[in-house]
Amino acid sequence: MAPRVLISDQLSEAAIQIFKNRGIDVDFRPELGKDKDALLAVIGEYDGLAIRSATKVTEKVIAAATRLKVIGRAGIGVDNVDIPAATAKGIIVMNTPFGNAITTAEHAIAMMFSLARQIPAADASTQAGKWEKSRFMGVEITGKTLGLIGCGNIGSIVADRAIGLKMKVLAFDPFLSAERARDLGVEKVELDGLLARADFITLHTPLTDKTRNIISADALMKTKRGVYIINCARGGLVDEVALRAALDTGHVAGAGFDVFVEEPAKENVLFGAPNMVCTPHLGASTEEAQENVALQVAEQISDYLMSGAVINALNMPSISAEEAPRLTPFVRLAEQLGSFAGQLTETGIRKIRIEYEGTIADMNTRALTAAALTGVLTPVLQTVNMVSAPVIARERDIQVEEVRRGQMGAYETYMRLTIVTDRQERSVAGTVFADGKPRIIQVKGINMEASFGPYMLYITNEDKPGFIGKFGSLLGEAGINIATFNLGRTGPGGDAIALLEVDGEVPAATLTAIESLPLVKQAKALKF
Ligand SMILES: NC(=O)C1=CN([C@@H]2O[C@H](COP(=O)(O)OP(=O)(O)OC[C@H]3O[C@@H](n4cnc5c(N)ncnc54)[C@H](O)[C@@H]3O)[C@@H](O)[C@H]2O)C=CC1
Ligand SMILES: O=C(O)CCC(=O)C(=O)O
Repeated sequence: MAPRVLISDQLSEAAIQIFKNRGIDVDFRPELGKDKDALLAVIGEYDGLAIRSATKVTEKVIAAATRLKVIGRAGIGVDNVDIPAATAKGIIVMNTPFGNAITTAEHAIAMMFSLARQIPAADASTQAGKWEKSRFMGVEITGKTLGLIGCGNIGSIVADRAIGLKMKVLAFDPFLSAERARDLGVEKVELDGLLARADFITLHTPLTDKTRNIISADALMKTKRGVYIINCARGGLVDEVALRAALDTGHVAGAGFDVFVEEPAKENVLFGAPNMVCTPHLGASTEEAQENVALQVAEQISDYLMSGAVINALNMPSISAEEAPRLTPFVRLAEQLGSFAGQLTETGIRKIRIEYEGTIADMNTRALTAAALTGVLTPVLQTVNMVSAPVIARERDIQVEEVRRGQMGAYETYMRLTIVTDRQERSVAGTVFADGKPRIIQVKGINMEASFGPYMLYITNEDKPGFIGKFGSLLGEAGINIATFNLGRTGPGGDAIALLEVDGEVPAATLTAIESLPLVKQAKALKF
């Protein structure tokens, strides 16, 4: 059955064609973004959801989304998606981090000119027939200092344009390296330095606990008299009440806001303030940007649903479309090794060590580790997947260690997974052969070679004569057909392992009977 995708926001229709071309059934129902009950009623029918900012993907929506595998935001901010809830449910959340960045940067620059020359008010006055030439004295931008709060994708484009306009650019961004600041031609400063020196301040950060009200009443007191403030990022970065007061006293000469604490902003304390310019969250609204983000999100969602490629995900390591097919057998190996070890582990896991050797060490080991953790946790938690497994491991205080070694041993690729519990350490290693099928090549340091099958039996015993005959007869009497039989041992008379693929589920009574055989230490039925 073809995967189904719902578009629940006003996305450029170019996206619909992409989904169709990729063999995906798509429903374009932008009205659902504003009707949460209607969305709740249908979300269970879809594998993918494409949104902009109107659709609120709450915990409730996610709980009802029983089939959903991916949420794609045609845009940057994902504050309308409950990412922890999606992650816990194994749903990938993607955005399109670059598609609307230029357009939004241009909106911030447009705001700067609108404020400097009071264009909206001058326009209204002129069209009202007033011709108030002396009322609208402006300021020149050339030579002025622009303070950027946040210098990521959009901030750095604003910096580039502002430098082109002959402005001096300061940037406050704790994550901006000195080298990047130098390359951009901006001066990296602390917040107080920016507040004290900037003629224009523009914000380009996400809204987080650290950035909420970053322009507070206190911060406003530290700014120059006559400063202009622009927010085209997120409502809540500026204390709206404090800004209104500062506009009323004239300390702030003007403010350009595209975003508000409450949206849609039908009323706001800033409305009507002197030299206040407002737009209704139009930062990303150009034909070019909307086409970009719609195409990107449709491609990304389709790639994931059709080939497993993960691009621009916020809660999962990326897997490019090129590497997805190459990675697939190794993802399966990682998951099956994890499942093997997980099914044999009965006590609390303290640590999982995953060693990658040979060519596998150069692959996307973050994705492979996520797959291995999925395998380990699935026997306990059924619904875990590559998205949720790393988070669940962290929540359960399971330490995850990744070791990569480039050199090759006997195998071109070698992956070993070790589970450490309070009682013991158990490891299992595997590889992928040229046929693309994963193989087990070592269990607890004992070499052997076995494929994974849907039903398997794992026996540990003493390596003494008599075990195999009795064991074979017992399975025969129980009507269990052996598909493959693999043996390994530490040495003559030492510890031995038997790993068998059988043609059906092994009943508990048969397992007990196997465990009662002489020389047998442990018998376990495994499922893959
Ligand atoms: N008005 C609109 O329609 C649009 C708004 N946006 C919003 O613009 C904002 C920026 O987007 P991008 O530049 O693409 O994001 P980005 O992630 O590339 O850049 C954000 C920057 O903020 C910095 N930052 C984080 N915490 C900070 C802090 N406490 N103080 C100073 N800097 C901090 C980060 O280091 C990063 O460099 C986002 O909130 C996004 O949602 C994006 C597109 C359209
Ligand atoms: O989709 C939109 O119009 C808003 C874009 C936006 O805010 C974002 O990409 O963060």
